[in-house]
Amino acid sequence: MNKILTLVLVRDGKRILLGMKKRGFGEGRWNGFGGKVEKQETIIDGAKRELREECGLVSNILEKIGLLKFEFVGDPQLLEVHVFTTEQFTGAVEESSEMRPEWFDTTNIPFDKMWPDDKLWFPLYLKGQKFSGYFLFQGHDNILKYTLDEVDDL
Ligand SMILES: Nc1nc(NC2CC2)cc(N2CCN(C3COC3)CC2)n1
Repeated sequence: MNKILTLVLVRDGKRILLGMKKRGFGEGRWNGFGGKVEKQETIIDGAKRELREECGLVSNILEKIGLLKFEFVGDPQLLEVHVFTTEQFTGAVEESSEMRPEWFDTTNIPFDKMWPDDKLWFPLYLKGQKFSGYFLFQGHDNILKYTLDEVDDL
């Protein structure tokens, strides 16, 4: 069974809010906000919870924009990341134990300090295109192969 994870990208016009992961999976990389989905919650509620826990922002309007599946050589556990975006949120951005948030201009996204798949699907996200992808990783830095498609619905 795939491990279900969430990823929320917060936009404010030309800016995007990313967080520097301070520990755990993805430590040392900028990313959107997200985590595991608990048994008793829906995927979208899990995404909203992680957003609030990780950066203090509250959003009731998350738009599903992508589905990313990840396999790692030698690891039977597949990751299934449900990607959301929001431009409507309240609250003040605050650092958490997990994430140090920072606003970036969408023309200056720090791909060299993000997961290697991001540079492949972010351009689709930035042009408002929904996407579905599969990536085979060797370790955490090397994509052996991938498929990435623009989709009309998720
Ligand atoms: N942008 C991006 N790329 C990924 N690539 C795969 C790793 C190769 C995974 C990923 N997420 C998986 C981890 N998840 C939370 C669980 O702790 C943080 C955030 C989203 N986010």
